[in-house]
Amino acid sequence: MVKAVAVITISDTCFKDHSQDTSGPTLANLARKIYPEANIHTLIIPDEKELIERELKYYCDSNVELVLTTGGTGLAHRDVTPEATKAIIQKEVPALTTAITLESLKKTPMAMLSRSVAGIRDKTLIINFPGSKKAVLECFEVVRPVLSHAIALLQNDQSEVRTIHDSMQFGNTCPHHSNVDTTKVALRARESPFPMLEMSEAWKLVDTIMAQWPEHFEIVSLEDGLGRVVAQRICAMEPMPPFDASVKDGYACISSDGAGVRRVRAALTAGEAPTTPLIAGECARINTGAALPAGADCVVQVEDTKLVSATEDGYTELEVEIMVAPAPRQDVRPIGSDVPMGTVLVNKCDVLDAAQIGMLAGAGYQNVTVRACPRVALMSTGNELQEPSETKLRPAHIRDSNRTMLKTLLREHGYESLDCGIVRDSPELLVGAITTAFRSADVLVCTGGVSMGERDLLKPVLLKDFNATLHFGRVRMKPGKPSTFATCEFEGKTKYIFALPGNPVSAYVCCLLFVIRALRASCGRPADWPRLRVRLAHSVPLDPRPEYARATVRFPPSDDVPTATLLGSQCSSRLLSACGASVLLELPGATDATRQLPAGTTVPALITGRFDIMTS
Ligand SMILES: Nc1nc2c(c(=O)[nH]1)N[C@H]1C(S)=C(S)[C@@H](COP(=O)(O)OP(=O)(O)OC[C@H]3O[C@@H](n4cnc5c(N)ncnc54)[C@H](O)[C@@H]3O)O[C@H]1N2
Ligand code: MOO
Ligand SMILES: [Mg+2]
Repeated sequence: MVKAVAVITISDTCFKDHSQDTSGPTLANLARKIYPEANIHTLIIPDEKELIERELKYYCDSNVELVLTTGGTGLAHRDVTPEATKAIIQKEVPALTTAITLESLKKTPMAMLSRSVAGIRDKTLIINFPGSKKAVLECFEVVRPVLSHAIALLQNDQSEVRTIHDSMQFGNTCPHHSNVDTTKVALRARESPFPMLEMSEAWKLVDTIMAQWPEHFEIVSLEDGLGRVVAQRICAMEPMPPFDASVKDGYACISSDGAGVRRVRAALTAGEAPTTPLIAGECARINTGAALPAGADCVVQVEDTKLVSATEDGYTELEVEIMVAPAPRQDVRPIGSDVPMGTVLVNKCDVLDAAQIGMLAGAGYQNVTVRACPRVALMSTGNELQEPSETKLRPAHIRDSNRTMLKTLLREHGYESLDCGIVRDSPELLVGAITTAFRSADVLVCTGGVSMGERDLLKPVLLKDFNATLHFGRVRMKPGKPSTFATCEFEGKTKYIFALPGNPVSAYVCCLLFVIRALRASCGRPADWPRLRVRLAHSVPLDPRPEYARATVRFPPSDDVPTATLLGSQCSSRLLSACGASVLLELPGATDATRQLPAGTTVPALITGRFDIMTS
């Protein structure tokens, strides 16, 4: 964290009349915006080399992390800022000023006349800026993306360096300009400006807006088709079985020959094509699944036969006795008897299961056209978050569990997601990261930063920087009250944003109730979760807000209605309350008359979890 920044205006004119200084206050404001917690020292001095050197040294020795100067960089006789800077720095950082010059040259050839220097003294970074407000605004924009990283490297702030490296890994390299002002904390709203919607209203909005997601299709290999929604009817182009096949291991016979002794003409194992037809008095040894020879119309299982004669070596059967007279078509699967040609294998809108995929594979299909799902990006926000892989927690930090949990929750329900990493609670970093996410995804799911804290920046950033429409920003539900759903236009496409609360259980429940519901609808699946009526195993206190309580379900033999047991404390931060949950109980909000539901009450439950973990 940057604690102090010095902004020094170097100008004879401004020194004489401080009201002339516009570039100094501009630079100070820019610094305050990116480092709102830092002390910003400002100073105006004349163009005196020794004085400049002394002040630069003073701030560096006072452990100010960043010194920004404005003025005295040109060709005038008195312009000595670069010389003074060079005299006190130990290392120059020429690429910083080269980048500024290159960018400035796009706007004015006068940039050729700036001699700005950037360099390091001990742990302080010093950058010279020209002496005009416009130049300061333009030049600062050039260096802004690298400032924090440069300072973190100088301060040997490993955690910050790692954060920046981590965010680079997710493509979030650059902070972007934000219109959100975080400086005036005292003026922040003390009431949420967002109306509190009922759950039914929130669902209606999600359903209506997601219905605008256009139908897209994609071709996937059969193995990737599991759970996908079929785009069009697929019929069998060939009969199954493709030949008259034996159902038993035994002998293919001619039924009109009746019972009695047969000459064993041939042996037919599965996969072997019969060559010559059977004639009266003959049979062919046959395996389950093998093709019947022409002439044969039935199979007699080996258990209903006796050996009559064989070669001496025992290698070859010569004659067998058919003990029971066979019926025509006995133990034969006629051609097309399982699936006649033209049978519908899957219908449009079917959600593919393993058996259907097997049917399609058996019918010779390798790919299937399915409804395309929106691409989903996942992002965690919060200054307190560390990557789960980090073994040592820094003071006041926690590991990010939401990203891993949501990624797997989405996957459990058939949706893949792109990982956009952890983003710090800074408007500029959020704008940068959201921009990156929008470039590769249609739906952004982020957690944290949606409530009432001065660092809860998601809503203002979406509104002010992405011109988003916030369809809702508060819902009467527990957990998940500050759940936010927004859309915006980005590079000609609509983006859908689910900004979920940071509390892990809130993120879990709201992902199920809003995000997965929306994804189901946009891929052509029924949006609503299936409901079950369950009986409470114990009494349950009611919250003023309708609550989605996590519970397990048992099927007692003595009751037609399954029994639900809550998974301990339902606190929004306690993810243990969702571990192994099969259902979300829809508990009503408390009223004066009803503050708890007694054991035995039946309530609706949304089946959001797995049945195989429900015990009987
Ligand atoms: N003054 C008010 N404060 C709060 C209100 C309110 O109405 N007025 N609402 C509360 C409710 S309800 C919720 S839910 C939370 C939502 O908070 P945010 O969405 O702003 O999230 P954060 O403040 O960033 O974090 C909340 C909590 O969750 C932890 N967290 C965040 N991200 C993660 C993660 N990726 N993995 C694990 N844990 C995470 C974070 O450390 C906080 O403890 O606001 C209440 N406040
Ligand atoms: O609504 Mo918050 O999600 O209770 O904790
Ligand atoms: Mg918060």
